Amino acid sequence: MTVPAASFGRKHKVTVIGSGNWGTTVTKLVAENTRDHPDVFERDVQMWVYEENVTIPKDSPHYDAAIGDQPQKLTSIINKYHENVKYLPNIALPPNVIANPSLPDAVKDSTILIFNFPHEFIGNICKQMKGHVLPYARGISCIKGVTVTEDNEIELLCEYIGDTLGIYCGALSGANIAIEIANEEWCETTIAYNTPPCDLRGGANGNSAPSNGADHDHKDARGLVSKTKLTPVPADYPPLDHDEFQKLFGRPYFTVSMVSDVVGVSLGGALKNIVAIACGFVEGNGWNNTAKTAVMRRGMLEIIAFGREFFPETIQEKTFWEESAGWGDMIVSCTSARNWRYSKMAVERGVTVQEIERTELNGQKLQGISTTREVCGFLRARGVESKYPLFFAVDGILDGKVKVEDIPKLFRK
Ligand SMILES: NC(=O)c1ccc[n+]([C@@H]2O[C@H](COP(=O)([O-])OP(=O)(O)OC[C@H]3O[C@@H](n4cnc5c(N)ncnc54)[C@H](O)[C@@H]3O)[C@@H](O)[C@H]2O)c1
Ligand SMILES: O=P(O)(O)OC[C@H](O)CO
Repeated sequence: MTVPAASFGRKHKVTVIGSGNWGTTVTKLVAENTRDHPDVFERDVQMWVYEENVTIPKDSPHYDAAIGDQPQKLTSIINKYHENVKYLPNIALPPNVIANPSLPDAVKDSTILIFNFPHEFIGNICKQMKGHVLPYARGISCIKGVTVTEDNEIELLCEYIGDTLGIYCGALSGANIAIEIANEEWCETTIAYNTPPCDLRGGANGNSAPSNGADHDHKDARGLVSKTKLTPVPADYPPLDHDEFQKLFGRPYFTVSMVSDVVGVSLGGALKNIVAIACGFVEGNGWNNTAKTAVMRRGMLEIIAFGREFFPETIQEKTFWEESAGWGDMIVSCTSARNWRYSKMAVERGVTVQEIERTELNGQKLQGISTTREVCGFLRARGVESKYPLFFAVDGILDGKVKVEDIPKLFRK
């Protein structure tokens, strides 16, 4: 029998780590849900902000003539005006979003950690969090990217987070353009979460008490017993399973599909950014939708090949066809997202994408650049370049060693 959430002594406290364009958008929707589900979640949502000084522009309703152009702390601006004027301007945030510049303080006592920042910062951020998170905290990574370890192994970001912090972490990814969701236009997403066996209370959705004590085994993304032992979520909290993540992320304008394929969801989100850059290059070169479609199709084949080659035990290929985290994300990323838009601009202006990232994005990041570098470095070390011609074309163009016009040659039989 399912025990009503209200009968548990404690509630889940939620922290979002990251406050960029998507980080702030996800904080907004999660805070709407903690407000609407007071039986399960504490109302306030902590949002860790990488602190910076920001000048409020004159045309902003929050411009204060007495302060003028004097820079102010971004956290103070968010907490005073309930708006992230730098990374998500003109979107009202619920007042229960609390911006916090201290990472240890923001994650203190939180049972749910939502990771949402550009992937290149993951090492430093996890290092700062280590020793400050609850042993029974659970994570969801909304970050699109992968890491390559020092011994040149590929690691999913949710695996990296889980191993570094000693917790279980799932992944959220989909065809999601932050500003559209912040404006509450409808879209879908996919969350992959394999509820650890120690958190299952008397079966998949029953709420009887979990087994106590630490050192519980669970399987990693490769289907192997993880080297991280888990502490179960204590019995005086509501259980943390698919239903609770639906409550935390689902909104009338944000449809959530819960799945178990962390590999497919993570790789789809990370690798499509390489393909989006390729599409931007092709379109910037003056070619049209037929060329772009060829790039998208070949890109998806390389993503699937990558999954088959490096995660053969656990990949569920239907994710790429059926989920928002698969073809859905590929289509939106290659037609309207930042990696596509700004790589197209780079070719049109005859400058590098890195230059465009510096001059046009006001601090936002193009994840496709670093993902291409990491993935191609990893593949090169294994001598399998010929299996991934599109990924390497993007790598070569980023280096200035390949021309966009050369892409078709790479596929000639
Ligand atoms: N923006 C979108 O539409 C969107 C949608 C879905 C997924 N994503 C993914 O979500 C993740 C986060 O993207 P975003 O759009 O929130 O970020 P963003 O592109 O807006 O990046 C800016 C963020 O990086 C932070 N930052 C800068 N320097 C830093 C440092 N040294 N250490 C830590 N943080 C630093 C800034 O404070 C800011 O919060 C990415 O992996 C992205 O691919 C983005
Ligand atoms: O704007 P991008 O290129 O970072 O992509 C945003 C999302 O990943 C699209 O689903």
